[in-house]
Amino acid sequence: MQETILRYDSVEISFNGKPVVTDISFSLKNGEILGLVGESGSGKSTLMKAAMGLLGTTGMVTRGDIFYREQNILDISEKEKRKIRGAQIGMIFQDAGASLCPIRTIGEQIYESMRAHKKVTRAEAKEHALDLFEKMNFKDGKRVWDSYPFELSGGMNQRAGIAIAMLMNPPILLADEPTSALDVSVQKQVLSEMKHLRELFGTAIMIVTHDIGVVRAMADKVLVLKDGRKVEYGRAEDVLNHPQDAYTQRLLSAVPVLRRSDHL
Ligand SMILES: Nc1ncnc2c1ncn2[C@@H]1O[C@H](COP(=O)(O)OP(=O)(O)OP(=O)(O)O)[C@@H](O)[C@H]1O
Repeated sequence: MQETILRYDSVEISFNGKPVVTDISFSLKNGEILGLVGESGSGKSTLMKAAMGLLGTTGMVTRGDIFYREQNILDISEKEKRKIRGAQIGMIFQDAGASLCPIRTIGEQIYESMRAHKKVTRAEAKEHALDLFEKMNFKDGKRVWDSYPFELSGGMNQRAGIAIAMLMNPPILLADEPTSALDVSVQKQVLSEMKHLRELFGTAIMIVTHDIGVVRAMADKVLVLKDGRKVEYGRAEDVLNHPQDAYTQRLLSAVPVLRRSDHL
C-alpha cells in the first residue's frame, strides 16, 4: 500500500478572520499526482500555500489539521517549517523566471539553495545539479549552470526552477500553475518532465491548474474547488469522465489543450 505523505483534515483557511477555504479533506500518497481545479478565486493556491506555511501575515489555518507524514505541520515552529520547506516539500510557481534572482547565475542559486539545507561544496552541488539536469534531459546542462536567468528562455527558466525545487529530492512537489505562462509545446515538455521525475524519484505532486487538459494528462486524483469548498474529489478518470456535479461539468466543457492521449 502506498504511504500517505500529506493529509488535509477538515481544513479551514481565513484571511483577516474571514474564511476563504472551508472544510477541505484529502490525502496525497507517495508518488501520486493530485490536480487542484476550480475557477479563479476558488482557493486553489491558498490551499497549497497552507502546506508550506506561506499564507502571509493576514492568513492562517483556522480549523483542522495538515499532516506531513505523522507530523502536524500547523503545530511546528517556524524553524522546523523551514527544514520541511524545500527539503521535504518543494515548490514551483507559475513564473519561476521571476522568482529566480536576475543578477546571479543559475549555478550560484543552486549552490546557495543546496547549502541552506546541507553541507555541500560548490563542486558537489554542481555535480549533483548536472546529474539532475541530465535526468531531466537538459540539452546543455553546463550552459544552464553558468547562465543568468535572462540568458535563458521562459521555458528553460521554468525547467531550471523545477530542477531547483527537485535538488533536495523532496518527496512532495507543489506546483502552482507551473505551465500556464508557457506556450503549448514547452508546456508539454515541462509536464512530461514532471511525470518523469515522479517515475524516477516517486515524488508526490500537487498541481494547481486552470487547464483541465493538464489534469487529464497528469493527475491520478482530482479535487474540484468552488468558493473554497470541495465540490468533488476522486480518481481523475471518474471525476473527468463522470462528473457528478454541474459545476465540474461546466469546468470540463472548457476545451482541453492537452489530452491523456498526448502521452506525456
Ligand atoms: N493574502 C490574501 N489576503 C486576503 N485575501 C486573500 C489573500 N490571498 C488570497 N485571498 C483570497 O482567497 C480567495 C482564494 O484565493 P486563491 O488565490 O487561493 O484562489 P485561486 O483559486 O488560486 O485563484 P486563481 O486561479 O485566480 O489563482 C480569494 O477570494 C482571494 O481574494
